[in-house]
Amino acid sequence: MKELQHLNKYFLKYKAHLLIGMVITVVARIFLLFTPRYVKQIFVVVEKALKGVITEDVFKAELLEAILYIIGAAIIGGILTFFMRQTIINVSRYIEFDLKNEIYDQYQKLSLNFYKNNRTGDLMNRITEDVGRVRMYAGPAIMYSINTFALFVVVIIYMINASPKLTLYTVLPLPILSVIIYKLSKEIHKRSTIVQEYLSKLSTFTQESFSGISVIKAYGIEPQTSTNFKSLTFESREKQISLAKVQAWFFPMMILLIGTSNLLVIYIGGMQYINGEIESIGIIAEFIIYVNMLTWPVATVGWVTSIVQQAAASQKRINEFLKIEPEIKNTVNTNTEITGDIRFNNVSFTYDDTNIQALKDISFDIKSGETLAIIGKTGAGKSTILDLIGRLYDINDGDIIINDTKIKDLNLNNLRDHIGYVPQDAFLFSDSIRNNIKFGKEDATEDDVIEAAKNAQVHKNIIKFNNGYDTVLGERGITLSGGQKQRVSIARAIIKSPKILLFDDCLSAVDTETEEKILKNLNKISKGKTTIIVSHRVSSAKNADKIIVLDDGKIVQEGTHETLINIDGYYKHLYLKQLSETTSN
Ligand SMILES: Nc1ncnc2c1ncn2[C@@H]1O[C@H](COP(=O)(O)OP(=O)(O)OP(=O)(O)O)[C@@H](O)[C@H]1O
Repeated sequence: MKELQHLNKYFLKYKAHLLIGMVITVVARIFLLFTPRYVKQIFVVVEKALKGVITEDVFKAELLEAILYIIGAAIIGGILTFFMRQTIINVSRYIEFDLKNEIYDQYQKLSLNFYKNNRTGDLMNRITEDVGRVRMYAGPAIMYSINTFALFVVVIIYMINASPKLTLYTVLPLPILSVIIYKLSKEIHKRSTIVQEYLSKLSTFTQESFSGISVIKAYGIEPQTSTNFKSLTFESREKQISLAKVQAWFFPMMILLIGTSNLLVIYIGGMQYINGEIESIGIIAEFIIYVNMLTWPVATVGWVTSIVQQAAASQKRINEFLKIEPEIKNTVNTNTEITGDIRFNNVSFTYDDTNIQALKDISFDIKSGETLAIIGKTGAGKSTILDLIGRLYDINDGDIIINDTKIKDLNLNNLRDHIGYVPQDAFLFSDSIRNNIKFGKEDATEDDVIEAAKNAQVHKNIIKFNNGYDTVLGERGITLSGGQKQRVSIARAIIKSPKILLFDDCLSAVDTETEEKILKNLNKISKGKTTIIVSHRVSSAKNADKIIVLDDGKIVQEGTHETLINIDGYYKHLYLKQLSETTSN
C-alpha cells in the first residue's frame, strides 16, 4: 500500500475539492435516510387511522406531510449525490491528468538505453491502463468508502434506535456479502487481465498485418494470416466467456444475500411485532429499506478492496519508472555558448546493452564552419560518433570537447538546440509536410519553410501534391518515397539554422544528381556552421575539409579527398569502385 503514498501530494493539491466532496457525501446520506423513516411514519399513520385514533383530516394531512418529506429528501439527496460525484470523481480525473503528465515528462527525460530496455507496449500500458487503475483508487474507491462509512454510521445509529435486536440480525449477512464480492472481484480482475492481454495481442496482430499488407499480398500468405487471426480470436473468445461466467455470479449473489437479509428482517421483525417488542409494523418496512440501502455499499467494501490492491500494483509499476534517474542529465543551468568547434580526444565507447565497443580511441577535431565527412563500412561506428556529439550517450573514456568545454559541462539544452540532426531512418510524424519541417523551428515563417525545402531539393516534389505543404503524411495521408522522406528530414534540420549539422547517411536514397544539388546548397547554407556528413558514398565526402575513414571503431585513414585518393586504402578503393560504377552507368 505504501506505493500509493506517491499520490498523497496530489490529494494535498486537491484537498479543498476532496473536503467539500466528503461533506457533501455525508449530508447527501443524511437526506437519503429520510425515506425509510417517513415510510415507517406512513405505516404508523395508517395504523392509527385503522384503529380510529385520528380523524380522516389529520390522517390525510400527516400522510401528505410524510410524502412531501420523502419527495423533498429524495430531490435534495439526488442533487447532493450529483455534486458528490462532481467533486470527488473530478478530483480523480485531475489526478489522472497530473500523473499522466508526470510519467510523460519522466519518459522524455529518460535516455535511449531506457527505451532499448523497455518495450513500447509496456511504456504505453503504464501511462494508460496503470494510470486508469490508479484513478479508480483516487476517485471511485475513495468516494464509495466515504459513502459506505457515512451511510453505515448513520443507518446503524437509526437502526439501533429503532430495534437493536433486529439490527443485529439484519447486518449479520452483510460481512459474508462483502467477502464474497471481494473474492469475485479478484477473480474478475484476474480473468479480465487475461482478456486484456488477448485484446492487445489481437490489436498488435491486426495492426502489423495492416502495416505489412503489401508484404502479405506479395507473398500470397493471406490464408495463413487469416488462420492465425482465427486462432487468436478463438482463444480470445474463450477467455471472454470464462470472464463472463464469473461476472454472471455477481448479481445472483447480491440478490441472494439481499433476499436472505429481507427474509430475516420480515421473520425476526414479524416475531417481535407479534411479541409486542416493536410498536409498529412500519419498523419492518423501514428496516427492509435500510437493508437494501446498505447492501450495495457493503458490497462495495469488497470491490473497493480489490480496486485498492490493483491500484497499488499499478502504482508500483509506475513508481518503478518514476524512480529511474535519467542517465544523461543536464547539470548546467546557466546558458553555455555553442560555436561549433568539436574535438574528440581518445574517445572510446561501449554500448551497455550489447557490450559492443563501437568506438576505440578516436581522436579528431573540426573547427567551427568546417565540414567533416565520415566514411566506413557498415557497423564501423559512424552513427555512434553523431550520437555522442548530441550526447545521447555518455562516453566511457576520453573527452569530447565542444567550444573548449567538456560535453558534460555544457548546458544540454543549449547543445541540442544548436544541433540539426538528420537520422539514417528519416522519421516523419503523421502530420502535414509543413509541420514536419517546422518541427525544427516552431516559429518558422512560410518563407522559411519553403526556403528550407528548396535547399533540401524537395520543394518541387511538395508543390506537385494536391495539398502542397498541407499534405498529411503517414497513416492517414500519403506515403513519401525514401528519398523524399530523407529530403523533408534534411529541410527540418536546416530550417533550424543550427551551429552544428549532423547528416547520418541521409542522401543514400537520392540519386547522385539530386545529391550533388543538395550538397551544393548545403555548402551555401553551412557557412559558419560545423557540418558532419556520414556516408557510404565518396561523392558526399569529396568536398569536405576533412575526411576520416572508420573501420571497426578505429580511424584508419584521415585527410582530404585529394590526399586520400592517392594513398592505398579503403577510401581510394571505394573511390575507384564508385567511379567505375558511374562511368559504366
Ligand atoms: N543503440 C545501440 N545499442 C547497441 N549497440 C549498438 C547500437 N547502435 C549501434 N550499435 C552497435 O555499434 C556498432 C557501431 O554501430 P554504428 O551504428 O555506429 O555503425 P555505422 O558505422 O553507423 O553503421 P551503418 O553504416 O550501417 O549505419 C555496431 O556493431 C552496432 O551493432
